[in-house]
Amino acid sequence: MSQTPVFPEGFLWGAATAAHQIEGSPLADGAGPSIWTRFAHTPGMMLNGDTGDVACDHYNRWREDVKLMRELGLTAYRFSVSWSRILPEGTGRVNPKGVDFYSRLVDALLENGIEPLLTLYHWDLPAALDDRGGWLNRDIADWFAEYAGVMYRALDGRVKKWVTLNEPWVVTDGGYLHGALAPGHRSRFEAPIASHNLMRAHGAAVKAYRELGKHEIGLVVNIEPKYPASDSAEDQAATRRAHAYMNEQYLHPALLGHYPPELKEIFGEAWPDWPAEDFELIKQKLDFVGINYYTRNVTRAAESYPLNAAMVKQPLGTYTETGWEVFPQGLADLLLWFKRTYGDLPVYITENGAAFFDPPTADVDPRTGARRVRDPLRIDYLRKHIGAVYDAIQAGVDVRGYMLWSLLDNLEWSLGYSKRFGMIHVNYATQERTPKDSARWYAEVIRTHGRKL
Ligand SMILES: N=[N+]=NCCCCNC(=O)[C@@H]1[C@H]2[C@H](O)[C@@H](O)[C@H](O)[C@@H](CO)[C@@H]12
Repeated sequence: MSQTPVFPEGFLWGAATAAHQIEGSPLADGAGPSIWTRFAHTPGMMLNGDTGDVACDHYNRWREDVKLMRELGLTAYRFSVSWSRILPEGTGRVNPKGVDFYSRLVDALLENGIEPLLTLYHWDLPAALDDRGGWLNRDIADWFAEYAGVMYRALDGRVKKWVTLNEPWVVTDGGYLHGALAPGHRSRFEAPIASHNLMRAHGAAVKAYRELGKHEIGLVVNIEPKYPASDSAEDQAATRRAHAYMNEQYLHPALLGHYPPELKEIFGEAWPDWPAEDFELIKQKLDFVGINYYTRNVTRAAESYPLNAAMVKQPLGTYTETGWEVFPQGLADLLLWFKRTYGDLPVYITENGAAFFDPPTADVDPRTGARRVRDPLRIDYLRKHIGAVYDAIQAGVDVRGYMLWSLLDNLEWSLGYSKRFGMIHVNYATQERTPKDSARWYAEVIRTHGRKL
């Protein structure tokens, strides 16, 4: 970044969370179980046996959390809705108390000048639908559109920015190929089917929005630039496969109406011949795309499943607690790639952040009793990545906002509470919230609209 940044007028400064990671009370007020309720209570699936039964108790503490957002000066907040709070069986009967929870949250955000960005699906599929095949059942496109319609009717107008899916790549790579995430399947035959049905469901929900909604809807993907470890043909080919598998697998069908050819090469006999009409459903006009960025990959050819590619650790790189290299230039490179490949569609950075070691309890000043959590590595990470966003905007990419992952320390899926991504520290024993130094820093960035990076 070469000068004091001035971000565009109306640029949104926010933070992001997800229902199952912060809410707790997964079965309260008539909610049905999700695949994560089940997965977390399956022995051996979660580090330390952690579950989302309490999490950050946001289901009860949401007023306090909105107050903290206002104190930090956030102008936007990205959250997700738990499908099985709304439709306990996934389809059919609506649970009014579930709708009320999100309606009250949205009203509180609006009263505090915070724009809601609502994600319809952030991995917590109703268990009842998983029993009917879940993402492997083609009917899920209709089930998802039904659920989306309930939420559009309830909240559209108060919510003006909708997201259909969060990170379909993680849903299938983690949940259907490698099995590390719910529902814990390990099948190279199932993964492409789940992927394709996720995108069909995305298309069906966008189509439903065009009939019911009056504002904006998009898709959120996690993408990361792949750099070849050498200029050997093998490493270049491995990099091309890795790029297609993570970065193009979902954006291509959604925006271009076809898959990248590498997927047939990667999955071979496990890659079906999809019906042409599926792509008419999937490729719906979008108002924006959300990009979740965490790290890059230096990629080499290797014996691996199913990519025959491997990541090369960088000897001089800095790594986060999740083992991801800190590489802010990758965000700028990726945004320029997006613009070159898909054109001038508006983009939001819908997640960016890092887990570094934070203590389980905040420091307390013995004289004043004030609590504090020092997190200089996170401030450095955020400063450099927000700077990369500024550079991409200067280079002509239409980035409209930045959502820091995450508002609160929370349940890092099967890693439990071992990784802290929050700018607000959560003492899980007491549920006490303490804004970390990074939250104070981010508040200044927001107050000065990016000048004080
Ligand atoms: N090598 N490497 N690759 C890094 C791959 C990152 C894939 N994971 C994500 O993007 C998830 C996203 C999720 O929305 C959120 O619910 C998670 O809490 C965060 C943090 O994990 C991120």
